[in-house]
Amino acid sequence: MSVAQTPFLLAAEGLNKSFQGFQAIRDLSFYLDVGELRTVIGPNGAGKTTFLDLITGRTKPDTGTMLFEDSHDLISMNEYEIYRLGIGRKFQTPTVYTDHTVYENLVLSLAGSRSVWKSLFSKVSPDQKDRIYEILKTIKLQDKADWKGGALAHGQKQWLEIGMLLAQDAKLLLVDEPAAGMTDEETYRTGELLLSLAGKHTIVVIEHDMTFVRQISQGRRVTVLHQGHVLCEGAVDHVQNDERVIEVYLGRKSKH
Ligand SMILES: Nc1ncnc2c1ncn2[C@@H]1O[C@H](COP(=O)(O)OP(=O)(O)OP(=O)(O)O)[C@@H](O)[C@H]1O
Repeated sequence: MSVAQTPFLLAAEGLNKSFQGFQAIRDLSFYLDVGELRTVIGPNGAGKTTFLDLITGRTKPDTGTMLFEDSHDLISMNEYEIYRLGIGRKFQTPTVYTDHTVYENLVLSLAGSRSVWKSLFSKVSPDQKDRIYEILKTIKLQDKADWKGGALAHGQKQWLEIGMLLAQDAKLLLVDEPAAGMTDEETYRTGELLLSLAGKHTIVVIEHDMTFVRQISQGRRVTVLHQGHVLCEGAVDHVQNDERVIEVYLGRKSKH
């Protein structure tokens, strides 16, 4: 199949990546539709983080193709070019600006606002302000706009970071283990947030917590990675009942 004719937001085909002879990604193909909320699961060392590194240009594959919006060849682009294309990533550990307020964190993330550092407020247009308040509502931090990032609870920092991806205008949000270290209530609220974004945004979530995966997948596709390869893909019930998945992953990691 030619990826050039596909309607996917992201089409990766035949990716391979070795580190010092160890094959972390093995003939990996992955197709993502616009507006999808896709969860990627897999045991430790399955290649999930490496796969995100390949998408964002942090790591280059040895072989394979990767097209964004049918026309942008991600493999020939550097990390910053890929970021400017609209691919945003949230790492597992929150990386908000702790000395800046929640509002300022969002201002600093606005698309094209790299020069805002010196004049944080003067360059914020009324439209941008409206947008920030819209995002604050979405991430349910409207009453924390004046709080310093560092004063937020762990879960709130994660939501702020998701808000920062929205402020960047990311077309594709890559979210690495958003529920890690969260209370059950925070985890549930994170699921609600991601579900509220689905359809309007395209999101890839890497996650281990199967209760959370069930909450956000709700009939959506889940991809199981194993040894750098897609082992199985489908609805959460389908993958959880797949013998190979039970053997390599859920049998060891299931929280049920
Ligand atoms: N820069 C690197 N050099 C050498 N080996 C690496 C490098 N990056 C990843 N690997 C190896 O590739 C494999 C896949 O790692 P990766 O972090 O992508 O897995 P993962 O599915 O994200 O695991 P986890 O769930 O534990 O985060 C691992 O065996 C890891 O040790």
